[in-house]
Amino acid sequence: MHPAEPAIPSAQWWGSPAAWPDVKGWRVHTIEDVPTAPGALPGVGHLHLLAGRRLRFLESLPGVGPLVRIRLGTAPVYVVTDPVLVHQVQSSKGRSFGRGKQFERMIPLLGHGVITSDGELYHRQRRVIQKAFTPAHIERHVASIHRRTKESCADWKPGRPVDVLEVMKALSVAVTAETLFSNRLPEGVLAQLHRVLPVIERAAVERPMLPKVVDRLPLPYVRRGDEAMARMRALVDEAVAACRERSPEGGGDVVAHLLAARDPDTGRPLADDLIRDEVIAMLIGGVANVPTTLSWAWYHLALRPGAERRMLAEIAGIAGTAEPGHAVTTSTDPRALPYTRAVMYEAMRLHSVQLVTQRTTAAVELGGFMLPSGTDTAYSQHSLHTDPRFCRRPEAFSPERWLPGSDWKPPRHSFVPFGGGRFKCIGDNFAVAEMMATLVAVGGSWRLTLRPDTRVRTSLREPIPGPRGLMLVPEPI
Ligand code: HEM
Repeated sequence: MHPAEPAIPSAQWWGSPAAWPDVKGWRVHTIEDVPTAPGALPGVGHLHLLAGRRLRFLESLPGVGPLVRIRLGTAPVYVVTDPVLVHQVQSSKGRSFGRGKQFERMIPLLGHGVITSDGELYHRQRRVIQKAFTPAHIERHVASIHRRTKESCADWKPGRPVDVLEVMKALSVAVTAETLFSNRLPEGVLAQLHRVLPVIERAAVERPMLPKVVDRLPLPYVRRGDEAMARMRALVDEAVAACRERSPEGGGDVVAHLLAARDPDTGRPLADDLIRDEVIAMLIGGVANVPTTLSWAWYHLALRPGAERRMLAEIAGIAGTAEPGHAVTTSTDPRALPYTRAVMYEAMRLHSVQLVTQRTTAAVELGGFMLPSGTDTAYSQHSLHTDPRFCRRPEAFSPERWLPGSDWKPPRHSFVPFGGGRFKCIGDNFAVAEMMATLVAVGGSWRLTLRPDTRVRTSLREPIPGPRGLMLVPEPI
């Protein structure tokens, strides 16, 4: 599936627990009975596989069992590979799971925003931020995403290659900043955010896999992450102060809601530190996954001219009416542009978040195994979405599988690009509208082709592995 990575043999196929007889009345196995993934080394565990062949390794885990022990150094993590069990973790058994290792390890870096917090604080934060993601708010932003995308492609020169991931990242920073601050951002802040965000994103993906002691080592990699984070805090403080001064009520953006929020017990406004952490959480969440997904979409389209033609023809069908209002209806209406939407879903299926962790907060039975309180668990959207049990030729980019009339439907709970349950991505609907608006805006004027000598590598620095070295050549339509 990832040509650069050699295959990892899987151990054994256990069958889906959904097909097992009811485990009640059976001996429930203890956590010691959970099979360990092959390839662990003493003291290192599976870290060498996670470092070098991460995607292959994650793809091999369903072959070991519905619940698989991996080791990060000596620390065990139990990876849930069956979609029915993943759904139980998120829903019926969700009360017995809290945030896990990954999020806890992000706290020193990102603070206590909605990405890392849990419990009562988390619910309050989520309620406040959710107010900025209503359909009406999303619609308002779509027109501006469409306009911004058109502007950022305006200086493309036919035949001159562009680094698509970089363009998509710059766009996403601008779009996310607008959802947070409307147009109250001080001069220059946007460009600086664009510079520091990739460094922080990389640290947020890689540090949780490494032992805590790494954070205190005098390594250039650690120093760069810490410096970028310090810079980010200063930038966000400056931006929030500017919002307070200019118009605290904003335009119903996230910062306006945070400034207006009151502690239900004390009636006091939120502490400045918490507002800053919240804004950082939203920035990280907002820019992490949209650019990689869109860049992969353009890459696959360039490799499959038939799919590209079909999508561009669909977009051309609405391009005559280029007024912003039209961009809104086509990007937020789930019935509009079915092929373009299928391209987006297929890019999300093939390129998804690598791993999301949880930790049990009480003893809980999962898949016939009893997990004690405090057990670290995880699941991989990437491995669910590319599992050959649920998807024929999972490695193929085939938007057609998402079209009405296709004989394929993802089995229940097996397609969860935004996660699920109480920690589900808060920006899911926004992300879909943003990606649709961007595809429509670029595809209305340009086709992007791949030079034959282009070598694209899958980089693991982003939560959704990104395409490194992807230079595409724009040709006007
Ligand atoms: C392709 C686009 C995106 C994908 C695939 C994606 C995926 C995810 C996933 C898998 C999670 C973790 C869910 C869990 O812990 O179970 C998450 C959380 C989150 N995402 Fe997204 N996301 C996307 C876009 C966005 C956007 C555009 C925003 C903001 C504007 C955003 C903000 C967040 C936040 C704040 C969280 C933490 C939510 C919480 O724990 O309550 N995401 N996202």
